Amino acid sequence: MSSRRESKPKKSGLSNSKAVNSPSSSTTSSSKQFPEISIDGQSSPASSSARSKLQYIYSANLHADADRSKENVTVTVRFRPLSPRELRQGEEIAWYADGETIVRNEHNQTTAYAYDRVFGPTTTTRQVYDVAAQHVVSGAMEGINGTIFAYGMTSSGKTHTMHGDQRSPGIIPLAVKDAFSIIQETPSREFLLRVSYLEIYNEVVNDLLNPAGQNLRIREDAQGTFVEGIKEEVVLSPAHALSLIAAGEEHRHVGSTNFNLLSSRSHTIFTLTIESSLYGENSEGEAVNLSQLNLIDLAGSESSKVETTGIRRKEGSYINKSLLTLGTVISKLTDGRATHIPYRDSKLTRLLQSSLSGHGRVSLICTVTPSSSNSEETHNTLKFAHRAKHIEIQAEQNKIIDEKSLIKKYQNEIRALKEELEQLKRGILTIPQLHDIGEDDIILLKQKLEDGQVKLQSRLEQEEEAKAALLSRIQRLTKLILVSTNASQSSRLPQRPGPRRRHSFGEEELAYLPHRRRDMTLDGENVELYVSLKGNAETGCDTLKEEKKARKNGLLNWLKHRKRDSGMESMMSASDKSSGNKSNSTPSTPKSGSKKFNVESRLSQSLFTESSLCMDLLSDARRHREVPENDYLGQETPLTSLKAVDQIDLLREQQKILSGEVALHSSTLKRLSEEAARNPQNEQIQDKMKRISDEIRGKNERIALLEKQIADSITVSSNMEKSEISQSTVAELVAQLNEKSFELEYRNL
Ligand SMILES: Nc1ncnc2c1ncn2[C@@H]1O[C@H](COP(=O)(O)OP(=O)(O)OP(=O)(O)O)[C@@H](O)[C@H]1O
Repeated sequence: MSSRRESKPKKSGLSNSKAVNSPSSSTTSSSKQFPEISIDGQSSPASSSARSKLQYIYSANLHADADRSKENVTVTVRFRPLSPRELRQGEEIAWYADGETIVRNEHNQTTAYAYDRVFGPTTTTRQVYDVAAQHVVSGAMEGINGTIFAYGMTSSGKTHTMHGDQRSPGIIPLAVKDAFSIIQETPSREFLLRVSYLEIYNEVVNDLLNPAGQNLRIREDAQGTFVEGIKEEVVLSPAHALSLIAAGEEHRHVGSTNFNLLSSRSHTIFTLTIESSLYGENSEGEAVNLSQLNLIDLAGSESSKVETTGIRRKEGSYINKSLLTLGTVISKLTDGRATHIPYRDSKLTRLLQSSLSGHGRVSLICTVTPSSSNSEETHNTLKFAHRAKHIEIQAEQNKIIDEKSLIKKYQNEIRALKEELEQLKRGILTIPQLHDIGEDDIILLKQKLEDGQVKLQSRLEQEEEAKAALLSRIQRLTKLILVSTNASQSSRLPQRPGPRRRHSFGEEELAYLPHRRRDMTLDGENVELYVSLKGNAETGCDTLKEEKKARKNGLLNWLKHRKRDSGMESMMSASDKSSGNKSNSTPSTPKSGSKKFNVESRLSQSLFTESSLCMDLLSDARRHREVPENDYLGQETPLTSLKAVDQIDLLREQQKILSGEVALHSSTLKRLSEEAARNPQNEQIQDKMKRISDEIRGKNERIALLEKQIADSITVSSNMEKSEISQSTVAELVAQLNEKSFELEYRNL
């Protein structure tokens, strides 16, 4: 990975590379040996005046210590084979690849041009990609803007090179695949990728991802030129990005010409915007790398000699005009004396201004046909390519130190939402400070208790809905940020080992994959490219619903329901597990992917939490006497309304919970005694039974104590307001006795 991420000085790197098969071996003139004679146009590189016009995109946010290295535009030439039609017409070879870097004219051997690399007609697009595109893509993944474009006359092979087909995927699908592979190979960073796709047709900018986005305006701000209102889509996988391209292609203007059945009638720009930041806890405050990778398939220049009429002629003249402007801009950029660069003369050059003016890496792939009938057009392309070679660029990393980037925005939002969620959870479990209740306040408190209970119920429901909404927002945002599956996944959403949606390359995608990486992606775990948490969201919602239902119906009712539905066996296991799970109270955190388990473990947590809560409330109630009214029905937490509780009700609540626990233990005891009968020698069972019997005894003692306290409280109350309270107390006692008799019945099952 490290070698991939180093910036490559193009000239030396390319000319020394032997990775690509010598294209000359496949040209018709390969047998001829020519001396390395004067190469036309080997003039000095562009002067600095070209660079004085630099307009840096994101300049306002540039980090002072950005990496800088002076480079030239990478210029390569790709020959396509003679087409069946050209062969039928008996066309001859006019230009050929002489070795790896020279294009020579068959009829005039002194006319030759040198480039970074020349590809013969049998070179595959993947080989072209490795030399002409890979360094631009890897640079873009490191924060260096990149632009790759194919230039050439109509039918010379631009679309074949940039898009390709199923058998021979083009630079665009290869670059997309590579970008995701780089994410996979970079566990130390997290990425956010988005794409846009536009065409310039007859000097009108259309959004190919949004059919409604027609005739869009090009605007300019301190950060450079941009298309107003263009749709950007966050992409999560190569398949996702490729499907967007395919959908966009449907809207591209294509038409049949004399030369090409499927001729591109518009220039297209596919832009991949890449943001990345350090992955992990320490990423806060860290600069974000932000870059754009522009992959451009230009429409082909057409010879003025070609007879066209109507719509094709109109298209052709727009295409030629914009390509002419592109040529002029490139000439001026390489001419040290030029003071004005006419970027504004065409939409194409306006949009390419940032790239051409020297910011970021640029690779120009010129496609040519060797045929003699197009010799002049090929010569024009070769001259254009040669001029472009002298444009100087600065490859520098864009670092954003402010919070403007989308990835930072998402990260901050995720962080804030998680904090909010934590507060919410704490709020639900927080025990409000309850002061001891004076006897005078009991009637008032009773009223408030009733109001409070109603409020509490609706607050709980609201809070649970809010929690579910927060969780799903966190999950949605988290899903958009891509991390390598090599990175530790545990910190993304802690304690969420539930089901994950994984992306695997399908056969169709593998067809596009650079074979260099195929082994890696086919191999086991590496097949996954990103992690999604959708499955958890669903599980979380289900369990939240269960929990909500449980709260609504009351724990005891829920116990009854559970007993009917699943028997005591599962309760027992929940009870057993609860002891080790007390601190893990996140309501929608699946522990093992089993919904049953989640509900059960939460039940026992709830029992624990609520039982300790009541104990604390009681002891607090005894410590304090003053109860300010505002404390009872405050708004901060859902349980604030519980402050309006009266002592008798609290004691009863506590009693019910303890009874529920006793019921659970009794059932366990019953099961264990059956087991003990089958295994009389098993001491472990005996120990367990003893421990549970002790617990039941302890709890029964506490229940008896509570009964006494209730009776005492009732006596005190009745002394105070005998006439008013006695009736209701009797009714409550009857209700309490009913509950108790059910619990005893339950316990004895
Ligand atoms: N290197 C190549 N090897 C094999 N076939 C090729 C190659 N390049 C181009 N072709 C074939 O030549 C034909 C024309 O290519 P393509 O459509 O890519 O040209 P183009 O430059 O995009 O044309 P236009 O500007 O009119 O859109 C296609 O049938 C394509 O498959």
